Amino acid sequence: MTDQPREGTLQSTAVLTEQTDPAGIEPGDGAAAEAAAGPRAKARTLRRMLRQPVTLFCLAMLLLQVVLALGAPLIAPYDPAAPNVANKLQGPSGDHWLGTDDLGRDTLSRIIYGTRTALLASTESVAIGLVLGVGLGLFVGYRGGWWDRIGMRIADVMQSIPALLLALALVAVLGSGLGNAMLAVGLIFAVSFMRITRAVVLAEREKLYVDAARVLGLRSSGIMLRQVLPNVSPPLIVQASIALGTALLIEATLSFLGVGIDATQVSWGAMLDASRQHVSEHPLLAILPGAAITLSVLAFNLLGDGLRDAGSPRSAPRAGSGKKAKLPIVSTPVPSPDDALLRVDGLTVTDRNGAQLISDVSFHIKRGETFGVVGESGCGKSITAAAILGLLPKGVTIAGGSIRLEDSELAGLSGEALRQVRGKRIGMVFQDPGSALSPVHTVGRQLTDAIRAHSGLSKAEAHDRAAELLTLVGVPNPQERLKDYPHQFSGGMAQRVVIAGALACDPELLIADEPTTALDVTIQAQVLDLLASLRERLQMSLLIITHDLGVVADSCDRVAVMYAGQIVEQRSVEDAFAEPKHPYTEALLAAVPHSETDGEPLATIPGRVPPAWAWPQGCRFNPRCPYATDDCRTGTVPADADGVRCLRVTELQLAGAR
Ligand SMILES: Nc1ncnc2c1ncn2[C@@H]1O[C@H](COP(=O)(O)OP(=O)(O)OP(=O)(O)O)[C@@H](O)[C@H]1O
Repeated sequence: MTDQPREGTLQSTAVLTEQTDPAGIEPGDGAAAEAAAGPRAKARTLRRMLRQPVTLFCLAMLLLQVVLALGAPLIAPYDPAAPNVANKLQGPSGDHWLGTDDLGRDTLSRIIYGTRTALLASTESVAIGLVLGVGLGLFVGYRGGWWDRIGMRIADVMQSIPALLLALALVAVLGSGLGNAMLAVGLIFAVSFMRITRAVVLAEREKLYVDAARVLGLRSSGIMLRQVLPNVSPPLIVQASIALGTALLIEATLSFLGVGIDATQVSWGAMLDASRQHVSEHPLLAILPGAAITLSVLAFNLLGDGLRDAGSPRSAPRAGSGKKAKLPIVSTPVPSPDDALLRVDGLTVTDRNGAQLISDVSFHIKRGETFGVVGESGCGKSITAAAILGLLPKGVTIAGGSIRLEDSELAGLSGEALRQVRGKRIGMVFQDPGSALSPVHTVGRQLTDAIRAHSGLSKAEAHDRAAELLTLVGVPNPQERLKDYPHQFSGGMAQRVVIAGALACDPELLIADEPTTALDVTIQAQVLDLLASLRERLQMSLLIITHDLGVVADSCDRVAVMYAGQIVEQRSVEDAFAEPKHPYTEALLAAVPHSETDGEPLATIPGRVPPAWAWPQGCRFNPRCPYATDDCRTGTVPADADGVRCLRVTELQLAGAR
């Protein structure tokens, strides 16, 4: 494979034309209405903030402090450290608006310079906390496993130490000075930033757009920094604001105790300390720095609260499942022609308890062929696709069999070798376009990232290619739409963008897992037509995973029917649908609604697919099969030449599609 498109690949204009409004929203498609992420969410947060007078007031106060801190030498009327004993302990006057202290220094100037120390110290510690905490949180959250467990135990220990105590200890060891003290505070902050980052990463890494980025061949570090990190910023901004207030208070406390600043610096805490002896005659000396500290801490905290209220919560992680019980693998030689692009042989995948999620799965896909895998939920379709892509969930592993893409063995491939296959030779289209695209980046950025991950194209070239891809998948105004965020696309248009992303590096095989399930019925047909048209133009092979026999009938050449982790029938769509050989295929066909069945109750298959740890003995379909005999309940059922796993295959006359 080369990095360049195959000849004749991308010269097309729109493959399909749809009636769209200027925003690309198809009639009847409600998906665009939601997806409140990206700039729309930011705008909403901003609007809510503008409606919170307290938050705005705090923001204004903090901005004023920043101006005072930065402009202190220009704004302060006197040198804050220059003593003038002749003027000591004076009340407010025209010369000294807020009076002078016991050494005759101007109180106003000292308050202004104190702002500088306070902001500098708190920014330093929060910056240390953010850099360390976010880095560690991203790492342990994304890597998980032992890294996560060890990281969290250390975090527990660190969090049990009060920040002030650690600061005092560090000052005792490293010597006094605000830098050392704030380093200690930064270390404690790092723990809470790490926890927040980790929690968001744990939720985000389960999302489809992260899988999609991996399928597109992006490196883990790139995925963490570009895809996951932006999702962490909203809670971090809130936490950082509150931490700034805490740090300011700690700086003031340390300076009050005399272990923070040195003699040349001015701090509100030190001003408070110095005022103690004169507080009864000159209360202003204590009130002014005290008020500055109180108001600043309050402003930071209330700003944090306001930001939290204005922002919206993000989604929760997906739950996992699965338990034990080992079943025997029945190895079946599967005839696969030499021209097969993909050959899966005897593939068995187990979970961490040894339960077989799929057993002895064998099939092949020829070049230019569309192959369907169909079955109810929980039959193992997605695990099969994930095994091919090297994207099995944590704890789930390939226990046997092989997956060959032409001459390359994919089973057991990892790291760079796997990255070279994913997104380069195999593309993936996920079920829900809304979650397969990162909400925080424009479509153009996501497509160019995918293109550049495998090609030596420059940014500008990748941008042009992204526009070509959008044209190819029938997205109108591609140059304009590249600037849009995913939520600005309707469901159908977003799925076209996902397909464009999957085509970014001109794959030989495109895997589409329930590509139309999340879409309106009218849009479903358009997306299927698009896939068929792309297959022909780009001479790709297509693997379509679906629970919908209609999708198989419309788009596939051959089909594998999966039940309880096994393929139970594997034939041309025409044959399998006209004369099914496995009772499960017959039952699935009977459950498809038809015009002739209008008014009749819809046929259903009694019972449900058992969980992987409880696949039945014998034929796995036997508890739900109307034709099952005692023989079907024991032993193992091998697959015949048509891949049919039924002991009664020769005697049964099953009904085909109506
Ligand atoms: N992460 C996991 N850990 C353990 N078991 C899992 C995991 N994911 C899926 N399984 C189990 O593997 C079996 C096959 O699931 P799979 O998701 O492949 O089915 P499916 O046919 O694709 O269903 P759906 O259409 O709902 O996605 C099921 O028993 C399921 O519970």
